[in-house]
Amino acid sequence: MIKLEQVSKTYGSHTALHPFSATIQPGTCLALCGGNGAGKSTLLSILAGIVRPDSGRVTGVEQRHIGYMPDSLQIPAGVSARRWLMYMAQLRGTKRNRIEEVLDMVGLTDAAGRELSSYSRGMMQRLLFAQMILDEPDILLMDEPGNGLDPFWVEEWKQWIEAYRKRGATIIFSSHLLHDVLAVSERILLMHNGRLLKDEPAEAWRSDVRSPEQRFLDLTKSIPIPDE
Ligand SMILES: Nc1ncnc2c1ncn2[C@@H]1O[C@H](COP(=O)(O)OP(=O)(O)OP(=O)(O)O)[C@@H](O)[C@H]1O
Repeated sequence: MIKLEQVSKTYGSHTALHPFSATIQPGTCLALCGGNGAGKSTLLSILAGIVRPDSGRVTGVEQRHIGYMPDSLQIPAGVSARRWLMYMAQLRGTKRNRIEEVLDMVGLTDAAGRELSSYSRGMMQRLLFAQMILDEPDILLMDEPGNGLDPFWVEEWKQWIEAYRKRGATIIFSSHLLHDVLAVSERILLMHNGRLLKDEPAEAWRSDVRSPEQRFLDLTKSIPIPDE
């Protein structure tokens, strides 16, 4: 079980995350939704252990096997996808044949020798997914994984998520693509200005007569931006 207890993060004078608490049962597929700057990436990077919270405690992620997919990646010039995954595999002690497996899964085998600087946004997203699953993680943390994916790869992504769910992985991802969120998640945390606004089963969104976009707007529009 992953537990966030009163976790907060401030950058300079701006509070990205106000004291935030949530409990996530193993095997859950949970989506983080919210407008730009709501604190979703901050929360994911705290869960991934990349950003240290100013206060509070995160438990349930220390010993577990975590895969993290950031929303972007700075890669040194001249590096190909295959070379990049080889570095990653070396760092983690992953077997080399796994690299070809994940490249095939994300449809990048033919483009694996190309420099990553020539990759489109969607290709880069697929590479980031491949990097995340190199070691078959139990906890998948994804920051806007659907960004830049064309409809074919969005459908593939949903199937990958379904496969990891069946294996019992815990999946936490942020997304603005509400229809995709409703298709795969069972719980939705709606964030707003660094705070948790709603924590609901995805079913509450699916069964609403309003479109998910309208529901999102209705829930977030009446909340004033607090002074800091
Ligand atoms: N490294 C940083 N330095 C300064 N401010 C930051 C940093 N990272 C995030 N912030 C600020 O913290 C707030 C929350 O940002 P965060 O990236 O977590 O939001 P988000 O919900 O992921 O937004 P988006 O949907 O736009 O990606 C924003 O106001 C952002 O400007």
